[in-house]
Amino acid sequence: MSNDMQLDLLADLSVTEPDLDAVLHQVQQWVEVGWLRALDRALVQFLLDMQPHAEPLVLLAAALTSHQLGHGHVCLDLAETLHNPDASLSLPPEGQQAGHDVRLPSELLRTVTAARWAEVLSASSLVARPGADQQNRPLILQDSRLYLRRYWNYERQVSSALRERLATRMSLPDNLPAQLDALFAGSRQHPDWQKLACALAARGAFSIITGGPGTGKTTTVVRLLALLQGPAVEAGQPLRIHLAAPTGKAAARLTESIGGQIGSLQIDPAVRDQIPREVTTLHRLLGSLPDTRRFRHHAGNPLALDVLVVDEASMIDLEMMACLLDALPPRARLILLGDKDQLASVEAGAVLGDLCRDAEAGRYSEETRRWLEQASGQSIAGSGLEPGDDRHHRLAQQTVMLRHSHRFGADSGIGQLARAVNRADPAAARQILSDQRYGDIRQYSLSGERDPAWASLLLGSDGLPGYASYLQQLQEQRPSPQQSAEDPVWEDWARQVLQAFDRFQVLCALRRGPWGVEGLNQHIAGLLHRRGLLPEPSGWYEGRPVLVTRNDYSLGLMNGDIGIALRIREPALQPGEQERLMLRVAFPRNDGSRGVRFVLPSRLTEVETVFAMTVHKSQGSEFAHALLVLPDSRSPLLTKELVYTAITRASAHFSLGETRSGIFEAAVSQPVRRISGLALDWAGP
Ligand SMILES: Nc1ncnc2c1ncn2[C@@H]1O[C@H](COP(=O)(O)OP(=O)(O)OP(=O)(O)O)[C@@H](O)[C@H]1O
Repeated sequence: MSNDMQLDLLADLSVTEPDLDAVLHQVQQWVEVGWLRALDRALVQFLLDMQPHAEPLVLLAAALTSHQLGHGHVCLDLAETLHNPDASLSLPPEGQQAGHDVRLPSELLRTVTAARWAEVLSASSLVARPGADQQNRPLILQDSRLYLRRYWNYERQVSSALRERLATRMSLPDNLPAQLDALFAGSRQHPDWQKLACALAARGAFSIITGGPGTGKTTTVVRLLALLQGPAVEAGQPLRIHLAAPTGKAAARLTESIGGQIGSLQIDPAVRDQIPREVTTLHRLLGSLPDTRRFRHHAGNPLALDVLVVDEASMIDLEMMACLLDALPPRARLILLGDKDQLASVEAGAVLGDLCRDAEAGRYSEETRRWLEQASGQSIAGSGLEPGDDRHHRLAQQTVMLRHSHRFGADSGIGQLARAVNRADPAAARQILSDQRYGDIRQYSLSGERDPAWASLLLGSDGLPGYASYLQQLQEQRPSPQQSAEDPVWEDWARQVLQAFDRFQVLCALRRGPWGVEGLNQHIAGLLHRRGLLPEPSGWYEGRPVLVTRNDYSLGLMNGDIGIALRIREPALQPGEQERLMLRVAFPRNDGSRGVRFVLPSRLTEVETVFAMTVHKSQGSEFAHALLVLPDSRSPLLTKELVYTAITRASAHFSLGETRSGIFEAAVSQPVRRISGLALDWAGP
């Protein structure tokens, strides 16, 4: 093409909107280069089938709305998208560069204004306006936000269910102040936020208890359950209490911590016996139906319970929240526990973050403040809260943020670092990392994969656990091959190896590139193989740790479960046959029984090696030593929430591995953005 022709074309592009051919071609090309999903293109085709004369800008908006869902955004915000199209749409995607032959969204949208886009969408028969009787239209435009109808419905359902629950007052024990005093006797915090949280959660059908790691969310909820169960047991009608978490791993962790907390509670044993210790996943609780998005429990077949506690609520996505609220009986209490500052779920929506907008400031109305002070016998004046009112801060009246970490005090580097990152203060975070006084945090500058410091960090050094220890455990504790398959030594061995593996985890931000999951997994397996710790560096080999990436109900495995391949003795299938050593993948049962199940590797189709794991996948887990490796280039995925979540996965040691200077600072300065209408529904004036 001559220069003149190119100039003509550019001039043309600057004044005209993309036509149908341009949009369809673009969507097709973006799918081919992996920028959009086939699913996004299928939506365009579906809309074209419904309306063959659909406006190109409507089809483009629909494809981008669907694309945004894949990035956790519930809707497409037209104005925000046009303000900075490539960044808002995260295109080109992670690990890809803009190529000469692939057009960027900013080029395609150059001539489009938000007003014009909204005008075209409003005029389309594919787009409904909220409140209008246009049930058959697949897209909804609310203000500047375009939704697929299903997600708009989820937002409406969540908001209206919460409004109803917030208006419901539950009956309280007669002598609430005395009971709270007894349950929180010996408290040294003033005010004691745990006591206040317990009081608020007792009075309503919905409440949120948020707080960072070790702030006592579990401790508080166990006391709350004792408070609620006491009078019910006395009346001979114990409450049906259920505990749940979004993933199997999170459920297993809560099972463990709640067991200890209940055991140490000084209450009537008859009441203690009626507090459950078992935690289920939300999918199990609601009853997943195979091959559908629906659940066995819904408004027509509600859950049979009086109290539901959901831990790690930051991992609940919008669709799950809508389904959960739908399945709850109206007069059941729902208590969400979680850390609002953590990364949200991978799926669309950042429900806990959206609902906790006022948690930091408090925003209690005069009435709530008086009620809290009277119930708890404590003054909350002077605790730095901002005033609020019931009309504009409805949700805040049932939300408490726990502010004191009992696990990470002033002398804890992990606690200090997490707080500095949360404040988006990179200079303070760097200072803490460099401060030799903190023995629980370290920073490493990694020059490349061949850096000896990198290898010793991965294997374990300076008293910090690495991957060598679980492999040594695997070799040294291996039962004799003569031990019968029925002997519990095989299960004991597998449990020890799994527990040893759990002590260390490499976390990373990205999937692609040498410092993403894929590159790191290959590199670490290669290193362990070269050191004689693994028999093979790829395929199925003994010692391979794997992460389940999709729920598999037939195998009883949940997304996020971690197993390790081990050669164990298998029972003979037929009489007279010899028992043999076979490679099986050992998974913890995650039901509090400390049992192990063994699965044939060939049955595991949705697993990946997990020497390295994305921070997203690590939510709900905790490791004695967590090592966060940052990549050598900036990415929109590197946010302060991601760094905060990684730091708070560490229970004893946190290490930061940097491959280029400045990336950590850039990440800590960048907050996550999730577009949704839920936050606006609950935002103050
Ligand atoms: N009021 C308190 N006084 C003393 N110790 C406390 C108090 N509350 C909690 N703890 C202790 O602090 C630790 C963390 O408490 P808990 O497990 O309840 O926190 P959490 O917020 O649920 O933690 P996470 O979600 O990070 O696991 C526990 O060892 C617990 O016994």
